[in-house]
Amino acid sequence: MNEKLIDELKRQGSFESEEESQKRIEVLNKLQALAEEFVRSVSIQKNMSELMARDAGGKIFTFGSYRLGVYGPGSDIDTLVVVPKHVTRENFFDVFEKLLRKRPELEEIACVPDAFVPIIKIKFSSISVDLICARLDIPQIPLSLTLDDKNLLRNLDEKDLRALNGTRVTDEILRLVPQAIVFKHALRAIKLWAQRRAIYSNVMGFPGGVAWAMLVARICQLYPNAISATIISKFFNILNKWSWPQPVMLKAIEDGPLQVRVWNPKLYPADRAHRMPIITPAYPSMCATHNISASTQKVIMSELKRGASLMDEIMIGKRPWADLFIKHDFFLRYKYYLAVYASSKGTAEQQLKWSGLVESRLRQLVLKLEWIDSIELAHPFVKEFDQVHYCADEDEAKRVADGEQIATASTKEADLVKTVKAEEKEHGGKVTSNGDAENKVVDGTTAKKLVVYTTTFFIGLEINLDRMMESLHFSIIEFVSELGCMILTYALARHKQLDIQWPCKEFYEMCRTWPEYDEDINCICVRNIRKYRAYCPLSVVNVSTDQS
Ligand SMILES: Nc1ncnc2c1ncn2[C@@H]1O[C@H](COP(=O)(O)OP(=O)(O)OP(=O)(O)O)[C@@H](O)[C@H]1O
Ligand SMILES: [Mg+2]
Ligand SMILES: [Mg+2]
Repeated sequence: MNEKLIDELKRQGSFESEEESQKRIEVLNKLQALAEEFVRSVSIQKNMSELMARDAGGKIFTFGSYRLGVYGPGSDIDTLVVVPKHVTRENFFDVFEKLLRKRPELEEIACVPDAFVPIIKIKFSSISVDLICARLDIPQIPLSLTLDDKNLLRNLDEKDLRALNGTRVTDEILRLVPQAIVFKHALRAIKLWAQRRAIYSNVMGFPGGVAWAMLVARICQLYPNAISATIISKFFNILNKWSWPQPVMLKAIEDGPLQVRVWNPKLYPADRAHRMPIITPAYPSMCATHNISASTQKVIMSELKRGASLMDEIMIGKRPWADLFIKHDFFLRYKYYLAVYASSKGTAEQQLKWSGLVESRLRQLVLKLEWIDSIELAHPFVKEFDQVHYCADEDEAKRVADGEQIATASTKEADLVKTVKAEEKEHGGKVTSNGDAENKVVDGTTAKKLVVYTTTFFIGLEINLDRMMESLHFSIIEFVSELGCMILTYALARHKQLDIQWPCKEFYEMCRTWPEYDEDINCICVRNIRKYRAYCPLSVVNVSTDQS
């Protein structure tokens, strides 16, 4: 079974070649040398002797999929540069950046010093590397340094603490699993499964990479002698029956030297609200899954159930491993969808920021939709879809930004079909046209010069008609938002409509409180879309907006 699993993972392109892995090691060796050069040159600038400057050291650590040993051909290397106390974050974005720019291997570089975790993203010898920096309150960083001592966290600022957390958590997970190789293969399989089933995305309310890693690690702890195939089978069986919100932990939660919050449901009501808590093992312990909502929990649980029943058959040879990794059917599953359009009449960079902001608020819309009695499930899709529109004049640009052009009755379904097809074509990757804005024309001709960027997010809705019939307070409401966006109503029967104006209005307001929001540039709009009928052999229940 285990051999067949590895073969299937290979067939699915999970592993990269030995040659490519060797290239990653070479890149990391060069980055280690650059980190030392960086610390040395800052030390000399600060009047240290050549000897002291060399002894100041500097060391790189990795985290993310590379450190966990579950990286594939497209993975980046998440790298932490640890520096002594006399080297600052400003130096990282000045001195270290200049050192990088001097290297002939450098192909791309983007610095984001004001991010939540300040970061330099580079492409070096064709490999993507995310570089973050942490300054410790010690004068020297020797190559023998490890980050497991929590006293190293003393006197650090929040950004340094956050930067260190990734490596500390990953190191601790690896330390706590009985057999690293068993864990790594099992995690590769679970990651692939979660990606294919579209339940891998922290920002959308599903577990992210670290949370899935901790779940697999916990199963490895429970079955220290098992091989990967068995771990996967137990993973589904145990988690399918797990009595949430009992937390998944790899070790007891530790106290520590800082005045920071450690996850504690007895003390904090917010922690009590976590539905599927998965707790990070390194001090200060946090819940890696605080984004999970009632809806995403239901989706995750139904996928675990599917996995458990498939695994029962896979383990006795009745089915191949490939069946576990069959793609999700999100765009076929629901009768009703909401499409959330975030658009900018500006630059691609402005759109990236705006769509990122809208994406980060989307969970709030899901939570508010869940409040509505007749909405059984509001299922956010894990990926967004980007488009570039070329418009002839301001009027057309406004219509596109308001979603009118995209979501007129005739094109709404076409939009969903486009999405389904793009999804089918491009399994894992993001469907984006931002990269080649010059060549791609979505609406109109190249003569149309005004550019509007749109990013669309989808939420599948499961609606309980019985509950609707009972709820007398629902009335037919036509709601025109301040942005001129359209009516947010669902006709579910001749005289019944589902009013979602309250969640949408709150969501709009939440997005528009963004300090950089500019009403001449940014637009946000929610529209309803019905499933494309060609994909639905059974006829859709005979209730549509047109009939009402
Ligand atoms: N937006 C973010 N906010 C906070 N932490 C993040 C964010 N993005 C990434 N991280 C941290 O960086 C780690 C690595 O992220 P990354 O996106 O590179 O995924 P990965 O698990 O390494 O998978 P891949 O193989 O695709 O690189 C995450 O586990 C998380 O700790
Ligand atoms: Mg990564
Ligand atoms: Mg990364």
